[in-house]
Amino acid sequence: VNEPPLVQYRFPIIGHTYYYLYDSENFLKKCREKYGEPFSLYVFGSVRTFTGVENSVEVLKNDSFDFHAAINKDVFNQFKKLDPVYTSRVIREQISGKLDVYISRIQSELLFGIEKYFGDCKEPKTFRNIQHMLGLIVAKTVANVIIGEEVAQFEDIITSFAMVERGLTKMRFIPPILTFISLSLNAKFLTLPLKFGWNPISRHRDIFVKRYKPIVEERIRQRKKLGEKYIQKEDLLDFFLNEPHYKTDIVDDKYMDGLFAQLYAIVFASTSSTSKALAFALFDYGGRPELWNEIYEEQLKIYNDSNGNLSVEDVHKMVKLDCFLRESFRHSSNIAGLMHLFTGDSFTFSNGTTIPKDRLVFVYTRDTAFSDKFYGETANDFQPKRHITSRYNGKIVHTPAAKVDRSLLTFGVGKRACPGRLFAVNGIKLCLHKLILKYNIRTESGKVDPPRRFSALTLPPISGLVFENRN
Ligand code: HEM
Repeated sequence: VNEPPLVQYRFPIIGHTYYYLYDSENFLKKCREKYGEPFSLYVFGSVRTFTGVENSVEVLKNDSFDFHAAINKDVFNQFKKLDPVYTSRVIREQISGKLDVYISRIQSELLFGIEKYFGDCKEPKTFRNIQHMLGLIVAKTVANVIIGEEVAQFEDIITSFAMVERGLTKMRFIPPILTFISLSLNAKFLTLPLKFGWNPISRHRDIFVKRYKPIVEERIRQRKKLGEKYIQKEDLLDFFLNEPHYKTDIVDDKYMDGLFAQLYAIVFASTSSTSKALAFALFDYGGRPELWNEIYEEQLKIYNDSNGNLSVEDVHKMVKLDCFLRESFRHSSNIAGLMHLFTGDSFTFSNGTTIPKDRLVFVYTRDTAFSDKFYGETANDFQPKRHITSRYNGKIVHTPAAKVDRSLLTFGVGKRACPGRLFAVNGIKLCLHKLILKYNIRTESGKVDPPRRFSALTLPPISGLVFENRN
């Protein structure tokens, strides 16, 4: 078969793992230059194929590339078999599709979180590891929408929402070291803790059940008592209680486990991705004084025109902030990610190379995010204005931050692209809006701080960000 070229390596067991782990940015760039795309590497004990700017969309749009084949699925499926297509549809219709219902609650939660964690900042205050704090703020907005206002008040639930992804990610990242020895050992290691009953998320399940069971029971009681007169609450819980396979009279452990898996799979997908993007945006802003005035003035105008309580329409008016955010997404792109397992018999890329069943395919995302094909000679520069497509009658037309297309893979592309992206972008813009109105925000270093790298992943800096009240 005409496989994608396997990049040569010198050390049989280690293969490319070392370079991939410690210098993936330069390493993948060199591979791409020398071999074109797609190319394959021998990493962590197996051959992995990497797609670049030309071929990535072929992977992302094809159903035979399974994105759920990762560990997360095993962890949640222990509690209930989840249907990803159903979950996506619920998010698209019930969360992203109902922003107007949720927007004022999201704003209250954001203001509460900003007051609690950032506070007054009359004197300039420096925050380190801001992503953790943002995680708690984001978790509260997500909790409000998903599990309802009553339970979003409990601090232990919010901490659990903010932390659940971390537990699982840690579990995923220890094993690569073991794969130096063998791939099958790695696979065993991943499922071993589950077999022995140690599950990094059972702790979260316990908190969830303790806090949530009484609320679920109460809602079911009210539904029965009031019948037709019951007024549907606006959150995912009440939506699920109406769905045929969640309708119930008995709230036992099994039922709560099912609800836990369904809701926490969404929490897992939403909180840390959103807080990471928010953290990146704050660093991108704080390190670039030349952007401050324009963005601030846009926020001030929208605030003054709306008296502070914004509608979805108002968020759409934040065009400068939106262009800035899209540019921040682009710059914070992972070097490679979006791991997919190819589950078909064989797949032939448009350039004629073919991969077999069970091949792990990674999208070399940076190749798209910084390609001159889409971004020309200025691809490496931070230029929010590049997303403006035209202006007429004083109106700016631009490519929105939540738009998915071949030029930016932050949310994937095609019908499996992130169903929560409108919710995420809306929430991030609202939070930035409120922070920028209230504080002067700058990096402590006075420069653009570089991101942290973990293998091919890109993480926000943990250096200081200084907040100072504008008044
Ligand atoms: C800035 C924040 C976010 C980023 C960068 C992000 C990114 C992504 C990406 C790259 C994918 C995979 C697409 C693929 O492999 O083809 C995805 C899928 C998904 N995202 Fe997001 N996401 C974010 C926020 C959210 C939020 C807020 C929710 C829920 C409210 C959510 C729910 C999901 C779900 C359920 C999937 C799986 C879709 C499927 O199975 O077809 N995401 N997201």
